[in-house]
Amino acid sequence: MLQINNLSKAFRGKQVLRDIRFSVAPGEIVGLIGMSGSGKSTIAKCMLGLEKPTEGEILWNGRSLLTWNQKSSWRQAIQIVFQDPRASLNPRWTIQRSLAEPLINFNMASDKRSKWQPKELDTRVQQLLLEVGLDERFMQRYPDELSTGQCQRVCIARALAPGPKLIVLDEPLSALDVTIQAQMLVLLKELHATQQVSYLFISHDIAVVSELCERVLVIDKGIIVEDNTAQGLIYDTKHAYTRKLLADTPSYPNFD
Ligand SMILES: Nc1ncnc2c1ncn2[C@@H]1O[C@H](COP(=O)(O)OP(=O)(O)OP(=O)(O)O)[C@@H](O)[C@H]1O
Repeated sequence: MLQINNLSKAFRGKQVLRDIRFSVAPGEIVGLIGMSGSGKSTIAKCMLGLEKPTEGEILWNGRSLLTWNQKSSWRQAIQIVFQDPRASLNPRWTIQRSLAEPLINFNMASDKRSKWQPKELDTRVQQLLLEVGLDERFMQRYPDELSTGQCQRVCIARALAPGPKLIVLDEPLSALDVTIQAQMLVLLKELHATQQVSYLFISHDIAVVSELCERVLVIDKGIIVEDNTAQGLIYDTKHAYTRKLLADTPSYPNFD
């Protein structure tokens, strides 16, 4: 589904990604882990067309994302959830409007030839809220009336709205306290089971990544140094940098 080949990126001569290669298969949950500044977000930005790679290609079902029209179907197929949910929501928009916008933009109406009927749109927004554990009372609220965890649930609902095949989750739990992180992990697992969506889960937290991901890529200074299963990452560590990440992980909570 997603295939990244030989991806490199330099900012003003400073090389931040070197020869990145990996793929994400349909339904797969792939973790991308590394310390701050290792290049994780730059990979995500290249995938979403927010940064232009210096070299390499990003293929979606065999077609290059770099030459594809911005409005074409990959914009719908790949969605992103950022670290700071409040900064990702328009503070002047109700939650209803934030969730209705992608439904309208990507023309997700059941009858694609006609526009959304207001009632049908509200029903779909309610469904999206329910899918992330919120109810219809949130529709008329503004982001500053919600907790950070609730805002992140709204951001996840917004990412789900266009019916994506892959969601890039860029440090989505970092702004949340540990109890809320555990609830969000449960939600992400449930959504993965019900929505037939793949995740690229970006984090610096090896505990969270190993809890959610089947496969984990470890990135150090712009180079992928390890591609392992979540179990293998902990019990059969292949690279010294991964061992350092593990050593730096404080005794983490058990999310079961
Ligand atoms: N627009 C930019 N211009 C110049 N340098 C940049 C730019 N964006 C990122 N960088 C640099 O690229 C490197 C990788 O940054 P990136 O944000 O991808 O790392 P990261 O692993 O996501 O870090 P974090 O976990 O702190 O978000 C860093 O050294 C950063 O300073």
